Amino acid sequence: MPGDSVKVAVRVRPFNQREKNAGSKCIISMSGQTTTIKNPENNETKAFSFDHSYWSHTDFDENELGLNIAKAGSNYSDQRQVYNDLGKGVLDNAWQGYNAALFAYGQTGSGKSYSMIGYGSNKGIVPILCEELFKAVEQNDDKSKQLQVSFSMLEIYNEQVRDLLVKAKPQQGGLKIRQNPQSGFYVEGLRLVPVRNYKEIENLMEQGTVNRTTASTNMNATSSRSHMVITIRFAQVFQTDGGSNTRSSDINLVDLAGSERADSTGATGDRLKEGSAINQSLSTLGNVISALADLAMGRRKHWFHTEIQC
Ligand SMILES: Nc1ncnc2c1ncn2[C@@H]1O[C@H](COP(=O)(O)OP(=O)(O)OP(=O)(O)O)[C@@H](O)[C@H]1O
Repeated sequence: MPGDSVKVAVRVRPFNQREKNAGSKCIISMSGQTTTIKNPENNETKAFSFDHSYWSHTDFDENELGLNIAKAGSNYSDQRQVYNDLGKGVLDNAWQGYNAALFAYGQTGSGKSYSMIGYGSNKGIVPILCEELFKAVEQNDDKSKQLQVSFSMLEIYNEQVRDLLVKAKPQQGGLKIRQNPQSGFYVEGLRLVPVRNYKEIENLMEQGTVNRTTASTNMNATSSRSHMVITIRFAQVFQTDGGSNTRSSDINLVDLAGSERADSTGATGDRLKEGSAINQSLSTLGNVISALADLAMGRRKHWFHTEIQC
C-alpha cells in the first residue's frame, strides 16, 4: 500500500456543559504532531508523538452555515482537515484496489461519532468520504470502466451483530459471522445495498443512525451503546477484449462505542450491561491488534482463535 500502512491520530474536543460547570481545566496541549499532558498537581509534563495531533478544543467560531471554523491564526482543526489527513488516503487506496479500515477509539463522550459521522453541518469523515467518492465516480468518462458502489451498516450491541439497514427487530442471537476461505470474514445475511449517488448513501446512513442503539448517560447525552461498522464496497469493472476484470476494495469505517467507568457514567441496569459488553469487546480488540502487531514483527507465529470470537 502506498504511504504508511498504519496512521494514528488524536483529537481533543471542546469542553461540554458538564465539564464547564465543574470548572474543568484543560491539561492537554498540542503542537504539530506532539500531544503534551500536564499533571496539574506537580506541573510535570509528558509528551507523545502521533501522526496527527488535532487541537479542536478552542479557537473556533460557528459560521452562518453552522460550521465550526478556525479563528484566524489559530491551530484549530476542523472536520475537513481531519478528513484530508485521514479519509482521503483511504479513498486513494480504494481506487488502487486496497482494502482499508479507519477506527475511532476513545472514552465515552470523547468525540468519536463527531469525527466519524459528524453532527449537523459539521459532517464527519464518513459522509465527506462518500461525497468525494461520488464526485470522482461522476467525473468518470471512461466508457470501458464501470464503477459500482455498495453500502452496508451494522452494529455490534451486547456482543450481537445487527443490520442497521433493517428496521425489524434482530433475530435471536444476532447475525452470524462466518469465514470464507477465499474472501475472508463476512456477516451472513447482512444487506449490501448498491448505491448510485451520494444522496442514496446519505439516506441509508441516516436510516442506520436512527436504528443504532444510543442512550443518555452522565458522560454523554447521546452515547452510542454499540460498535458501528460501515462498509463501502467499491468495484471498478474494466471491460477487456475477452470479458472483464474487476478491481474491488472494501473500506471499513468503524465508530467504536466508548470505554467507560460505571461510576462516571452512572450506569445501572441495561446501561451497565451494555457498558460491560463495550469494555470487554474493546479489550478483546486491543488483544487482537497487539497479536497482529506481534505477527507482523515476527514476535508471534500463530494466531489464537479465542480472540476473534467477539
Ligand atoms: N471536535 C468537536 N467539536 C465540537 N464538538 C464536539 C467535537 N467532538 C465532540 N463534540 C461534541 O461532544 C459530544 C460528544 O461527542 P460524541 O457523541 O461524538 O462522543 P463519542 O465519543 O462518540 O461518545 P460515545 O462513545 O458515548 O458514543 C457531542 O455533543 C459532540 O457534538
